[in-house]
Amino acid sequence: MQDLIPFLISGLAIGAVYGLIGSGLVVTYKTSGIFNFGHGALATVAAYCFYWLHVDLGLGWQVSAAVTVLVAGPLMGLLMELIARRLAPQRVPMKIVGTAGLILLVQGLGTIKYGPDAISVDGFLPKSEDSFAVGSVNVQYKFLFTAVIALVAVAALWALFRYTRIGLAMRAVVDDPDLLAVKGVGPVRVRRAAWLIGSTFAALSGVLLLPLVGLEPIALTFLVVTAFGAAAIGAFTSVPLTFLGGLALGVATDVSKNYVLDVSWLAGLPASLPFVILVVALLVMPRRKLMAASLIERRPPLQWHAPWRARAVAAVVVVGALATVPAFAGTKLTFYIVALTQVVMFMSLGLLVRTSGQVSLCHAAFGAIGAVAFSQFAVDHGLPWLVALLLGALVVVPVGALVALPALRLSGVFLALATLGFGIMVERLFYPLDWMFTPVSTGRVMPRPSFAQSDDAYYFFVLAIVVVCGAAVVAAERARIGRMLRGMAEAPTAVSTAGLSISVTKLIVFCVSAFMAGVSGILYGSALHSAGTTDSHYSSFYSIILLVTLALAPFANPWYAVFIGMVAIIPGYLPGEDTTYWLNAAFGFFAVQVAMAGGTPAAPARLRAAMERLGRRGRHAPDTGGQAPDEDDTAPNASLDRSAVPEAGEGFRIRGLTVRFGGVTAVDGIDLHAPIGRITGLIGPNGAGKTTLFNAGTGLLKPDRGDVSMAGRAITRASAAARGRAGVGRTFQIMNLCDSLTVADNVALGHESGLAGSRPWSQLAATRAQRRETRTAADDAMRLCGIAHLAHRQAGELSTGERRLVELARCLAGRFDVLLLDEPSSGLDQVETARFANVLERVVLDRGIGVLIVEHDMSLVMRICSYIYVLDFGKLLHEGVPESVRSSTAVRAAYLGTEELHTTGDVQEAEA
Ligand SMILES: Nc1ncnc2c1ncn2[C@@H]1O[C@H](COP(=O)(O)OP(=O)(O)OP(=O)(O)O)[C@@H](O)[C@H]1O
Repeated sequence: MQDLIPFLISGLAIGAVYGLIGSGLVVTYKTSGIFNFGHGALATVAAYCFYWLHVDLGLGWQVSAAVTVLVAGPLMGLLMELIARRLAPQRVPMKIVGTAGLILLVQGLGTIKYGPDAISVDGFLPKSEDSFAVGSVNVQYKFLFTAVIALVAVAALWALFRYTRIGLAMRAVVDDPDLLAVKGVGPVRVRRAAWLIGSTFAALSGVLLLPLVGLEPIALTFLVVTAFGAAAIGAFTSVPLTFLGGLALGVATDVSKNYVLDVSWLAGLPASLPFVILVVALLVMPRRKLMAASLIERRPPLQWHAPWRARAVAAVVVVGALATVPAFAGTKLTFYIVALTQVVMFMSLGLLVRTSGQVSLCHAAFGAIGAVAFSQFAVDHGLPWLVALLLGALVVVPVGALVALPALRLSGVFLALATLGFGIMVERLFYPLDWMFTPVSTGRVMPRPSFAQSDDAYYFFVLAIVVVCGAAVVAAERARIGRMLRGMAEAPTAVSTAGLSISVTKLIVFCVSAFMAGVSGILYGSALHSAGTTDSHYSSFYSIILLVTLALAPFANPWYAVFIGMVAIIPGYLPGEDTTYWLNAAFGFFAVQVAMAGGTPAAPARLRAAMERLGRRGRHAPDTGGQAPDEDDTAPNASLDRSAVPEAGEGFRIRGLTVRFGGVTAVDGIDLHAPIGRITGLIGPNGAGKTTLFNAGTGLLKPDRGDVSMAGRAITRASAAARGRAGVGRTFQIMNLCDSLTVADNVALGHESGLAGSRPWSQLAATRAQRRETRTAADDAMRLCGIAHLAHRQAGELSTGERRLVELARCLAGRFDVLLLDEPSSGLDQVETARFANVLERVVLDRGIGVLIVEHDMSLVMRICSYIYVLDFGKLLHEGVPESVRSSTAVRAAYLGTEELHTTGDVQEAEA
């Protein structure tokens, strides 16, 4: 025990700094909704600032520290508040890129000014030998000093929270971000105060950590990243728990050093422990803690796709141009080879991030594992080169599957944190081991294939692999898996309620992406003949560079990968030590700009026009798939007698359903039946519990009590996807469409998601019969809804009314027996509403399905529903045929007081 005390003391000191950093992170995250991945960059700026004042200008350390913490820290806070304000409405990946870009910017500029080597800085904190004795234990003053300063800062935060108005407001917002919207709190002031505090704490931590690691931007940044684990222990919410978490991390890290001293294979454990804890905390944390702050996100800019013909021509031109490179590149050819290997890496990451909406900050680790496995197969076991390439990349597949596990329950910021933690953990725990990158000085031998030993031959070989990967990525995009990935990225709830098991889709894309990253890591290593820890392409920092630069790449799949990968040739033409750092700084700067703007600018209009012309040449005008609908089909279905529609089947039923949100009982013991062959209405004032009932019925929410069945089969425990496959389809109050897909593809998703289901092979590709079946179902549904003429338009271009009809068509295209429609007529004009009513009545009769509809348009409900349930405050207020609802005094009282329940206008007025 006596041996442990020095580790305990140093651990408490560094832990207090982690707690300080974590507290700043939590305060800014909860008030602004932005998790600052660049927090370490702020600490690094402070460290540079301190160094400049103290060493370059020769000011005393006290003055330098005071200016850094009290002037530079708050200034950074003001700047961060401005950046955060513009990042706030952007999508989560943009928020991640916007803050991670700061890391590249600071690393680039700092290294240009002070060089890449760590500059050791001591002399301002008490020296190691300055200590005092407590009993038989010597305590170094520098640890005491560090811990006391961090403690004082956090105590000041506590006092601010407790005794000042702004502090009280901030505390309230940290507990519940929605309170920012409450009048009188002053959201801008609260956010600004939070950023001032967070950045000042970051500046203080930069000054305190400087003597520990020296002036080295990457080391400093990653030391600060350690504190992300502290924030995870505090569930990204609690400042006191975060501080305690920081202390625990510091102690665990330092104390574990004592235990692993003699165990060589555990040498990396202390440094990786905080990241193990970060990943584990994210895996075990209750889901509700992982809900992002409720901010409205801007829709991404619509991606333009050049016509296929134009894309094919462009592919031939680009590949042709790349094939001429060995003729002129000379000694620069290695840069081109490296660039091509990175094209594969960007395709791999793009598949995950741009196509599937996932995030990865551990792709460099995939590359490293692939390279090491390949070297072992090719060199240690003497396998043929191509076999070793294949096996090496296959080794990365289970690692990708492992990373997919967090992705099953995490998304956005938390998935980014988990993958970052995973990458750093692998780097620190495994890279130093014997079977990884040894010998450390030279790294692993990475041979080239016997048929491509020369640079020229190897270049062509890598180019061939790029072409194969590009073709595979484009083919995947056109196949079922491509639509499923887009669906998962842009309309995850819709495709999962339509029958797609998203967990399987995530697993597939992580495995494929990991395989490609492994191939890239191998090709890169073989290009340079070795792979080692000294190569930055296998480091966690490179994973950040990859994600940030990917966001900057214009163009669609796979051109963005070619564009951004080829940037690797720049250092070949702009030689000089600093070129890479200038590039990093520029990438970081532009990443922040692009993220604040919400994405890369659209392709120039002239280029688009030229490509469209090229695409059309020699072809007839595209088939629009039909004419705009006739207004005639808006007249009521005269031939239909609603009361005569037979009840043909059990359909959808819920019994005793109860859903609570904390103290609010949103649905209270409801029984409801939506049989086949009937349109059943579910109405009630705002907040009555209708959407909650739908969510619980379709498996998006776990009810506290009650049963759900479909066609007599219990589905209470079934997943949302399984319920979809059991025949329950639904639409959403807040529309859930894939904006980047065409209307036809969106509608086809309703059918295809169920066919894709939960089997990996079914998700990858469709049989010919299934393709035909899907096309017929989608065409029928589009025709029914009067949107066939929109089939080739991108969903993101449509009006709200048209989008509603696409949602309905998607639901109609599915193999569902009962459709749950949540406010389907909102956004439709009168003509569209009339057509919509006819469509519903017709499909119920023709197809023998059932409909359960939530609607606020009472005239529509009264016209098409045969039976109506009325909810109020989660309870069933009334059920019966429309006439009984109309004459019910209880219903009238709930809706309108004593007014009569007749028209839309009345109801909406009453609810306003
Ligand atoms: N995720 C949630 N967390 C906490 N409370 C919730 C949540 N979702 C819904 N509620 C609450 O449950 C109650 C029912 O909400 P719900 O959205 O189901 O009503 P609704 O009848 O669909 O209303 P609307 O017609 O406005 O869509 C409301 O009091 C709402 O505030």
